[in-house]
Amino acid sequence: MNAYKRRRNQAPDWQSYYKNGVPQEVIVIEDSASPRLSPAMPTYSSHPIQRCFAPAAPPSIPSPSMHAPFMQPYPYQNHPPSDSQSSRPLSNASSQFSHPYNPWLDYNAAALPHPYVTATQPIQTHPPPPPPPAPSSTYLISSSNPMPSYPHPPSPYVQLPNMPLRPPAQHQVPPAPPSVNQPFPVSPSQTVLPRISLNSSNASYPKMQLPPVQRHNKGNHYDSPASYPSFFPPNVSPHQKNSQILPTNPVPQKPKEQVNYSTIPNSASTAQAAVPLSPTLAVWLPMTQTNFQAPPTYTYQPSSITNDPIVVPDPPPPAKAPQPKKRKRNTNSTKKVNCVNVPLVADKLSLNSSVYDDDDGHYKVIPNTNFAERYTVIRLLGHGTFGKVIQCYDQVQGKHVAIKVTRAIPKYREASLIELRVLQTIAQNDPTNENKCIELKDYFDYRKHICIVTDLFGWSVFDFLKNNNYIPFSLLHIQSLAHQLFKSVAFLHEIGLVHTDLKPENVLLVSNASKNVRLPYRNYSQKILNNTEIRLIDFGSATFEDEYHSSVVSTRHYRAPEIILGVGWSYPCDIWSLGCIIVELFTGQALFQTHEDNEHLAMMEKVIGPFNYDSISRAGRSTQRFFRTNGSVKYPMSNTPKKSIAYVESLQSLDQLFSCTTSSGVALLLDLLRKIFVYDPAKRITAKEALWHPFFSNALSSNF
Ligand SMILES: Nc1ncnc2c1ncn2[C@@H]1O[C@H](COP(=O)(O)OP(=O)(O)OP(=O)(O)O)[C@@H](O)[C@H]1O
Repeated sequence: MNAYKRRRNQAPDWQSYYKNGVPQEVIVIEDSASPRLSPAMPTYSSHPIQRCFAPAAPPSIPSPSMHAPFMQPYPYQNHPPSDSQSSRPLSNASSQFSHPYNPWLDYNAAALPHPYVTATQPIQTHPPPPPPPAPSSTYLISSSNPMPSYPHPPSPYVQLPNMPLRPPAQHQVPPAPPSVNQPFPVSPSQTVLPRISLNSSNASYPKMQLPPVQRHNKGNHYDSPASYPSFFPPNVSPHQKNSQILPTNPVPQKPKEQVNYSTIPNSASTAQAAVPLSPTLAVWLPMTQTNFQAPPTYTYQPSSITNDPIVVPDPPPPAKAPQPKKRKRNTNSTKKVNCVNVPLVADKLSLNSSVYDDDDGHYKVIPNTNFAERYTVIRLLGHGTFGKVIQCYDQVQGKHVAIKVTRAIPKYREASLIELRVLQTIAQNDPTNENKCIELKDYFDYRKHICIVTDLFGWSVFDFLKNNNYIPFSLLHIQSLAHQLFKSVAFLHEIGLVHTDLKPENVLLVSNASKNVRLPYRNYSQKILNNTEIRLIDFGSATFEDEYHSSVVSTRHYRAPEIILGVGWSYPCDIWSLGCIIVELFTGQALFQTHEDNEHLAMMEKVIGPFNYDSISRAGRSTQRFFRTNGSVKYPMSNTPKKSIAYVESLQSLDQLFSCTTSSGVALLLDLLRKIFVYDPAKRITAKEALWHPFFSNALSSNF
């Protein structure tokens, strides 16, 4: 990890650091290192981030309302939108890009592999390994346990000896629908307003049927996914109730058609006829298609996007359509490791700790020294709150590895035991590592440092961005990265784990091999990743849903509103963090660059839309200190620096951020983000649902 603070500067002045000067806030959690400083960047006045890099959408295509969809009750619980509601004509997409330079345009696209193709490049080149000496006799490989066993005195952590690391097991997140190379089906209407799709007969979205919201009776955490902390308690306002009057029975539907987008006119006249298909989807579709007749009783009420009630008379009798699985976690089959037995590796030299530790309890990394009688230190890979990550050469296996060497301080030792427990739980539930979380290879206690050995990977996604002058990833690569992230997180949630510290620094590229592409009209070149395969790391703050929850988690920029408001958090906080990461991949810059609660909430209000104050005020008194009586965030306050006010003012809404291109892929990504950035965690899209979002089944050309 670099030793610099991270540059998170959205202002046009690329030389300046945080808009508020040096951060004053002390982040409470221990596993949330504040963003690192990056070295001064070259002046980059025409950086594409947050600029329009493609012609704006034709003015005749109405832009969906930003705020209304966010504040609409999230309809998935009763009627997931069918995929038919999430389309947009593709026909003119490529012709829109006559702009001289478009960062989404991959000028060397032909040579790029498909993101789902696995690595063909060798994983990172390393310095030549030192000659492997004879394996130490202190390492006895047990036949019953893949881990080496060490002759050592009983560890204080011994509670469950011989915990197998990788028994067979079975939490695999189902893949996204197999329509990656096909346009998703649409069921449009020609002459009538599109109906609200309530069916699920052909939908690729899972239909969510959540049990009633119930709070856990202990602490501030929640005992099931259906009982996430909600800003919308059961006694919702009549207005909200009305807006949820929706039939639960599926509606019979004509078979969907694969629409040939090239035949869909995209003229101003058709665009004017476009209407929103769903108050939450906010994806617009010209109504030119034939062969679809909407049941008259399900006529869409355009007023619904302005929070007016949707009245749906007499639902038809239930059709026997296949129903997607209910949102239910199979916690019974989750193999949860309770205790960890950490073998002790004796220090033969018995040196004083001041020789090998610094004053903070960090291990001093000295290249070419012996480590734990088996490894040779190569170099420092990164360091964080917990300790240092060192690249070492494993003399037994003859390969390079990464070793996380925790600080020799009791609280960090304890924290690393939690991380070990989580890593073992992951290994037990995903023995073949389908879900791309980092794999535990070995662990031991050496010189009072708990050491965690894993495979060696490439840069983090953040490091790649930084080394690429914060040039955003192509949409094709964002699709691949986001899909892998949702898959990993869906798996974690499935086995009852909340990561709580998702950020680009904790997403490692398996290989950061890339090619340099010099862009026309620009005097710089950019790196294009050869392979987008990633691994999720840093489970030091991961929390089992049914265990103790710290009150504050997550690194500030990726922190969900429910954590800031103190109303309790659960799985959905990971989804919020993923949303922030995805926007960062798209723009190259962190979305919420802040270090203060009210400022953070004000930024959310500006970027995402207003909070629903009625609901928030009922969520608890503690939240009211953040809001004025009119429901807006208490910001600015008398002591707010002018720089901060100007910065928040200058922020673009999510719509504006994504309005720079008419690409259908970007429209779908925006739609996904709208479902992620839902303030009410109970109504936020889940990782599993996200995998079914049309953004992931939309075939993207590598040019976008
Ligand atoms: N397996 C690995 N291969 C290559 N680099 C790694 C590996 N594991 C960790 N790193 C590097 O070390 C950095 C720190 O790792 P990690 O996040 O696990 O430590 P941490 O002490 O928990 O950090 P933080 O306090 O920032 O959360 C990573 O951002 C990454 O750059």
